[in-house]
Amino acid sequence: MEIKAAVAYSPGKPLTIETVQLQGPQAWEVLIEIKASGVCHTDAFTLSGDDPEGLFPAILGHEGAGIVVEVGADVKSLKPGDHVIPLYTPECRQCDYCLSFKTNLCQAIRGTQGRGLMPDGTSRFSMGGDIIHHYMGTSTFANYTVLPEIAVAKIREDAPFDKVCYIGCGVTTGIGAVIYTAKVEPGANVVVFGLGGIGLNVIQGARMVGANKIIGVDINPKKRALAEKFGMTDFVNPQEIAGDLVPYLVDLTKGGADYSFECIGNVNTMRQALECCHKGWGVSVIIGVAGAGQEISTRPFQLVTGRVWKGSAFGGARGRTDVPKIVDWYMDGKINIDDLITHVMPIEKINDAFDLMHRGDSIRSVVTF
Ligand SMILES: NC(=O)C1=CN([C@@H]2O[C@H](COP(=O)(O)OP(=O)(O)OC[C@H]3O[C@@H](n4cnc5c(N)ncnc54)[C@H](O)[C@@H]3O)[C@@H](O)[C@H]2O)C=CC1
Ligand SMILES: N[C@@H](CCC(=O)N[C@@H](CSC=O)C(=O)NCC(=O)O)C(=O)O
Ligand SMILES: [Zn+2]
Ligand SMILES: [Zn+2]
Repeated sequence: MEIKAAVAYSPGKPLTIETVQLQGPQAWEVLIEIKASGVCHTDAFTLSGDDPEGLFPAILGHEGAGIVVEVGADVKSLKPGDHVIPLYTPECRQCDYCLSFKTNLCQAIRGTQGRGLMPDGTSRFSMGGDIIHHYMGTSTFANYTVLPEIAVAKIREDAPFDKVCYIGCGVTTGIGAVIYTAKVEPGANVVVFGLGGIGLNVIQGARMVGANKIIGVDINPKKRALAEKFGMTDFVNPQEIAGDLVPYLVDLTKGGADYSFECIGNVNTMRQALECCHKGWGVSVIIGVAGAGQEISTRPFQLVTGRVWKGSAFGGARGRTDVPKIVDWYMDGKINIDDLITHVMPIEKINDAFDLMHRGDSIRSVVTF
């Protein structure tokens, strides 16, 4: 079938709206009509050329919501008409990773997904006979896409697509890092580096679990007001304080953060996030994605003296199990998504979403079809 998609032809170039050929779902796959998709910083990261796994041409996008249109042979858990959120972290419930219950990083299809292909090693997208790569297994910047059944979360039908698409990455990543990865306890002091689409969800997760101080760190003062609305108790602009940031944060938390979260993707702030943690027990969670060739460093003494460095992908959430619950939290008014979606635009205007992000003028832009 012919579909409409925003194609990334080469690094650093704007996306182009094209008519693309999409092959129907094979066994264990489903065809989804995408109704809305958020634009995450990771899409911009890959488009920039900094992603070691970045492939071109590709259809980017990994924060979508839509409706199942057709299912391939042997699909058991989904049927046409189901409302769904595509998952860049699948949940097969059979691989060693899924069965360990120690991680959400299902590896059932990770190899082909990282090569921009479906599990059978081919692409469903093409133009003029040339293949277009899938991206993160989801490719939601298209009005139709194909996914493996194990990478699709079924959600309730009354949830609005243009809001819950954000649960496909940003909301789950931020709130999940607090509750699934760090397991922040009531009364904890938390420092959040980067108050964008991820960091604000870390803040709302920290408020949900009853954190004490929730300190936000950002160089963009325009982020302050919304962060306060979501639960930030203290704002720190590193460019406005006298002296170094780490001792400043250690003083503010009276000894160091119980938990810190890096939501920027900068290896220097990753170090600061670790080193502002409390001696003996502070846990720092890296969420931000750093570019090819970047490495983190600290004095090993920081770890010897009890600070812990962790990472979190998709908030540690098991997508098919946890995403429908997070949709329920939104529908029950327990989490706020509406105020974080600052811009909505048709897919034809998708390059505006990247411009707004780079200027620091949006939290989340959502494209609709
Ligand atoms: N681990 C995971 O599963 C996921 C990781 N990510 C990554 O998380 C990071 C954040 O993504 P978004 O929130 O969508 O990005 P964003 O662009 O909305 O927010 C980034 C924020 O960091 C601030 N910032 C930039 N440099 C700074 C500095 N030196 N000091 C303090 N603040 C600074 C910006 O002003 C902005 O408010 C990205 O690296 C993204 O790739 C995103 C989704 C999932
Ligand atoms: N491909 C990159 C790393 C990109 C990355 O870390 N992706 C995150 C999700 S970011 C979402 O917005 C993730 O889930 N990683 C786990 C995984 O298995 O990809 C690189 O090669 O550095
Ligand atoms: Zn994302
Ligand atoms: Zn698995």
